[in-house]
Order: sequence, then structure tokens, then C-alpha cells
Amino acid sequence: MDMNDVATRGLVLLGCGKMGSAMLAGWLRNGLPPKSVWVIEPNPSDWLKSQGVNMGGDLPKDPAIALVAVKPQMMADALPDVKSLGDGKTLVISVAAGTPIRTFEEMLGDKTPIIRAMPNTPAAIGHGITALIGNAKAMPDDMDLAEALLWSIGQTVRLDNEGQMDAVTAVSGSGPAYVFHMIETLAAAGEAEGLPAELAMELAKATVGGAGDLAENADEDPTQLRVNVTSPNGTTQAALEVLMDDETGLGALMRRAVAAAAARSRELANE
Ligand SMILES: NC(=O)C1=CN([C@@H]2O[C@H](COP(=O)(O)OP(=O)(O)OC[C@H]3O[C@@H](n4cnc5c(N)ncnc54)[C@H](O)[C@@H]3O)[C@@H](O)[C@H]2O)C=CC1
Ligand SMILES: O=C(O)[C@@H]1CCC=N1
Repeated sequence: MDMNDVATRGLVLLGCGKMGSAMLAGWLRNGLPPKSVWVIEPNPSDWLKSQGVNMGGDLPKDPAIALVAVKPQMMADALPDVKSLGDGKTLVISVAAGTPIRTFEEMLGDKTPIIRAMPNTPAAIGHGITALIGNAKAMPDDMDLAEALLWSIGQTVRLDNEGQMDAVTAVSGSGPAYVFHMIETLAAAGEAEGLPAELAMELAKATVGGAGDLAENADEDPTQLRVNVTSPNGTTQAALEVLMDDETGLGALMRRAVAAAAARSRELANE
């Protein structure tokens, strides 16, 4: 099964909010025909309404993929829509934080191939990263198909075990928010040093964007890239002495933030 089968048999997207829209934008941009997509979404955005995808009406009986992108707390309401599909031949992919594969197996039956995936919102511009892991019924072909679909919205990585998913969620699923917050705080600090707000924000966005691109594309690792910026006894060193303090620095703060996100992911499994 490949992306041509998705175009032929169809893809059902359950929930098209922020993450569903980011993924749908990527698939359509990569040539998935809008008429191959059926969206179930009680509150469709104007953007969604203008995409030419199927909304309402009958779903295909045997879609290649049903992708679940509702909040974990909505899962019990939403999953009956998926249950009638495919008779074990439809690959179910969930991007919900926290919700374990066993919840889907309990609701859909353990014949169903199920893949749990964790994307992130840079998917909207094809720069996401999605981690994935399948249940025992997900065959290599199913994993390849999920990867082909998710590849259209950025990089993909396969996990060794589902237990890694809480930490992955805390690092890359939620991570874009930490980086956006860093932009906000860098701009605010520039303002506090006397820059006009607009200029401070322009500098902060371009700096984080440029540093991110460099970290992804350079041969040197982030540690060496940091050293390259840091002239002995210069301005960067003065800042890093604050940021790299063992107790009050960014490392300690990031450790607490990621631990809090991972703990919340584990809690969501029971909501
Ligand atoms: N926003 C993000 O950065 C990421 C979100 N996720 C996961 O994606 C899922 C969706 O999150 P968001 O898009 O942020 O939330 P959202 O609230 O923007 O989207 C959820 C959508 O589901 C719809 N919905 C509610 N009940 C439904 C039902 N019974 N049937 C069909 N649709 C229904 C809502 O109207 C809403 O548009 C969550 O499980 C979240 O954990 C995963 C990775 C990143
Ligand atoms: O905040 C959340 O729960 C979701 C999962 C990862 C990003 N957003």
C-alpha cells in the first residue's frame, strides 16, 4: 500500500483543529487530491471549508487511513466514527498526546492496525518532526505508509517502544511552544535594554529562526556552534554565565519544564 492507495481508497481525518489543519495543509500541498480526504469536524474553520475536501455525507467504507486528531478527552465521543470503518483493513493513526495504543485497541478491537504518532505544528510549513510506533497488528507496510504520509509534513522517526512517547511529546510535540516563548522573552529583554518593540521582535525571530536552521544544517554540533559565537571574555560569555548556571540557568529550567510536560502526558492516559 502506498500514497496512491490513499488517493484511491481515501483518508478520513477525525478532528481538524490546529494539528489536523497543519497536517492537512501539508498533504494537500504535496498533491493528495482534496476529494480523497473526508474530514469529520464539528466546528470547521473558514480555511477548512475552502479546501475542497469532503465534509459531511457518507464516509468511504474502506479508507486506507483514518487519522485521529481530537483532544484526548474527546476520544470516547469521537472513536465510534472510526469503529465502523475498514473492518481491520483501515490503518488508524492517532496523534493524541497521552492516549495509549491499548485505549484504541479496547475501543476498535485488537485486529486493527494502529499507529501512535506525535507530530508538531511546524508541520504546517513542512518542517515538522513526527515520532511513531505501531501496535502488533501494524505490519511493515503499515509503518511505511504512515511514514510516507507523515514525511510530507517533515521528518519522521520510529520509536523502539511506546514508553518513549511521553518524553517525545515533552520534547518535540510541545517543544515549538518553548521556542516561541524564547522568542517572546528574547524580544522583551531587548525592549528592556531600550529597543523599540517591533525591532526587538524582528531581531528575536530572525535569530531563533537562523540559529535553528544553522543547527539543523551545519556539520558542527550545537555545542560547537555555541562555542563559535562565544568570544573569550566577550558579550556572549557574559550572557552564558547567567544561562548556564547549574541551579538557576536554562538547563535546570528546561529539565523541570520537560519533566512537567512528560508527567502531564502520562496523566492524559487516564483522562
Ligand atoms: N497542537 C499541537 O501542537 C499538537 C497537538 N497534538 C494532539 O492533536 C490533537 C488535537 O490537538 P489540537 O489540534 O491542538 O486541538 P484543537 O482543539 O485545535 O483541535 C481538535 C479538534 O477536534 C474537533 N472535535 C471535537 N470533538 C470531535 C469529534 N467528536 N469528532 C471530530 N472532531 C471533533 C474540535 O472541534 C477541534 O477542531 C490532541 O490530541 C493533541 O494532543 C499532537 C501534537 C502537537
Ligand atoms: O499541549 C498538548 O497537550 C499538545 C500535545 C503536544 C503539543 N500540544
